[in-house]
Amino acid sequence: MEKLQYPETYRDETIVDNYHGVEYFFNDGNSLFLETNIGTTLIQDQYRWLEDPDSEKTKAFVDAQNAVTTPYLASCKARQDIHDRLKQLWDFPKYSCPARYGNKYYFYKNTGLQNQSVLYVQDTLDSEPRVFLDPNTLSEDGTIAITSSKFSEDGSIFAYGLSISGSDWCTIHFMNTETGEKYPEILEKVKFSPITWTHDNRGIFYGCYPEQKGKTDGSETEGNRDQKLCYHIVGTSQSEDVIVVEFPEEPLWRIGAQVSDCGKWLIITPVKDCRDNLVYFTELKPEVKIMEKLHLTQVVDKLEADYEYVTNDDTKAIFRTNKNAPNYKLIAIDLLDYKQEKWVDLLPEHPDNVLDWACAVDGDKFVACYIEDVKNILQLHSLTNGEKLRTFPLDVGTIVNFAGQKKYSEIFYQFKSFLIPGIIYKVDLKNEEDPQVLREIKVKNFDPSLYKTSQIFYTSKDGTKIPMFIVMKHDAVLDGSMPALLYGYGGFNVSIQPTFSVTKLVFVQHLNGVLAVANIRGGGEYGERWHNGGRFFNKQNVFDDFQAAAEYLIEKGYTTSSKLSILGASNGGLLIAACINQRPDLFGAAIAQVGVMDMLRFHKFTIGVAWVSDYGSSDDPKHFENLLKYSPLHNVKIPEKGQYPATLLLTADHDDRVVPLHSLKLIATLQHTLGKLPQQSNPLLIKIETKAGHGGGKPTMKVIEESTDILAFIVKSLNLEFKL
Ligand SMILES: O=C(NCC(=O)N1CCC[C@H]1C(=O)O)OCc1ccccc1
Repeated sequence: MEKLQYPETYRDETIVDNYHGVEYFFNDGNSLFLETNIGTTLIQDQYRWLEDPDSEKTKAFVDAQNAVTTPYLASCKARQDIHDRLKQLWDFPKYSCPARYGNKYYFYKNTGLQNQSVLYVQDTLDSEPRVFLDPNTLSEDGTIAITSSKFSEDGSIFAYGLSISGSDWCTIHFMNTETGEKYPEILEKVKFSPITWTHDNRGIFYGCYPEQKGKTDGSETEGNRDQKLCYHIVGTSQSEDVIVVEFPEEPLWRIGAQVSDCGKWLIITPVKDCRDNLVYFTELKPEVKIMEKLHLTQVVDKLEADYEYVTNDDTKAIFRTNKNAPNYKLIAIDLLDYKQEKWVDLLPEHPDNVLDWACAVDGDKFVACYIEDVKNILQLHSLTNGEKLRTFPLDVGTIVNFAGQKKYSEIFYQFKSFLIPGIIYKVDLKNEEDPQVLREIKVKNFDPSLYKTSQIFYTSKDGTKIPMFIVMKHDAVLDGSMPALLYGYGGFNVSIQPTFSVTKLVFVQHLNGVLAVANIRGGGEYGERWHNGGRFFNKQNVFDDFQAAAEYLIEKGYTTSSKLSILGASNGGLLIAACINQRPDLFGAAIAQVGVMDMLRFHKFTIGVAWVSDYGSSDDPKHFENLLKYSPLHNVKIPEKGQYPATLLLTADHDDRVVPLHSLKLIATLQHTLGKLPQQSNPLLIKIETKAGHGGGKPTMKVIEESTDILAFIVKSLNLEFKL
């Protein structure tokens, strides 16, 4: 294979940061950086100039990198077959659960290859659905997506957020559900925002940011400060909106808000980073127009746990919390007597299973969804005393979607797993009927019965047992000859549960591959303990767990290093990049999507500051030392023997969740450090997409293109045979 020529990239050797070092100035004007007790404090950042997305140099760098990567990916002989097969397998109808608003049912449907799913409405579950809102009509290329929405209490008005090119920014629009007529106003500067209606159906509470200098289209890197909670009356202009809650002394807070199920209270839940929030509330008197700041009563005044509003029974508010309950539980707080000693457990913490979510239904009940060894359990409980009333039978897999409300007795839930594309169940709680299959999603020309899913527990470096799902053909032979794709995430209390992934199934079917999903620490699979086990100074456990998963697959004959590809996105991209630095010998290929790669500077861009609750901040000396140990950008080094795996970084120009500079700086460093080494024959590449973001709302055509790139990269780099 010819050796790739990487673009020549400018290195600015003058950028040197002093972290926590002490700088002494002598009388001759010279200065001396003294090493402090935590070792080297001077860190160079030769690619700092890549942090400016708008400079001509950065744009030229992006074009030069794409000019190398695109031909490489196109040179994969199987590329067209991969693309056509992905498209063919993707082309199956996808549905959400139906949900009832007003006296109608609404559900999302994608016929298969539509760029965005379409919102349909029907008068009854059996009547002919009509298109209610089709986001595909909003842009030629499907890059405008509905990213949030809420119907008014009586279902008469639909409020929805639209985001462009995958940015976290959105604009809120209003539509009359009877006539389909749009209201004139558009709410701007909205990001990380709730949408919650007053029960008079007149308006919504939402979060917006003040004007800021420069662009706010998702291609900027500036952070956002001073979010306000505002109240908007439908049919008026945004300039008339009232700021009802703000915390000027906490510019980084994002203000969660929810009108209670009864409409009488507004629950405010400010959060600073990615865990632990406070709780305030205020009474909403229907006769009182909302004209000024709301008077808040504070119920929780310490940032030490998560509190998520579930429902309320008159003044008794129910929250899902991990306060003194790492596996989460439901508590009841009397809003008129809310001192902590008066809080009572409604659903006590389960010793093993994690309470993932709860939803009030049918007046005096709630549905609770647990995670037990990474699969979901769905139960019905009494809202008055928490007693379990019934368990809904489920296969091994995931509840990906639920629809139910306190005022209705019908509930819907959608089940998926690695080999089941979707089954939507309906239960009317009024009677003891068994769940009925409302819709069973079928995939054309794919036979799930040829494959099997298993869950194993392997031992990590420190002896911890880690669960891992494995999917492969029934007749697979464990002689090390199969290519494997190992996926992981490992952070932010996120649980990676079984889902139906066309890309991963094409890998299994057409490359005779093994799919492995490791539930490594840092996630929420076993509650706060698991999250904390992969956070702050325990972050290395995440990488150890993932490397141990690779070693398990090799040891048991599922694959060999040269046939092992690893894949991760965002925090999972950090995982991939850290692991190839630590064990370049262990993997054949590595794909890191929208990764967090500069652990010393992530908190300086967009919402990055919110991630310190998992990572810590380099502004703190102890965390600086810890971050420097695994930061991908700062740990690229020439392997003693061998080379780095074939590496593909993916990012996009409107990713304002994890800004592209992370991946740009890393690829420049990889190519500089390793690209010219004779032994480094594996490619070190990046692809930067345009009109795309972190992933949410990405149009189907772009998703298929990206999946084609990933599989083509693996096939080409590992020289695999793609068998149709
Ligand atoms: O930053 C995060 N979440 C963490 C996150 O997105 N992370 C954390 C690390 C990188 C990236 C990822 O893994 O996707 O969420 C911000 C947010 C979104 C919507 C509403 C409120 C707040």
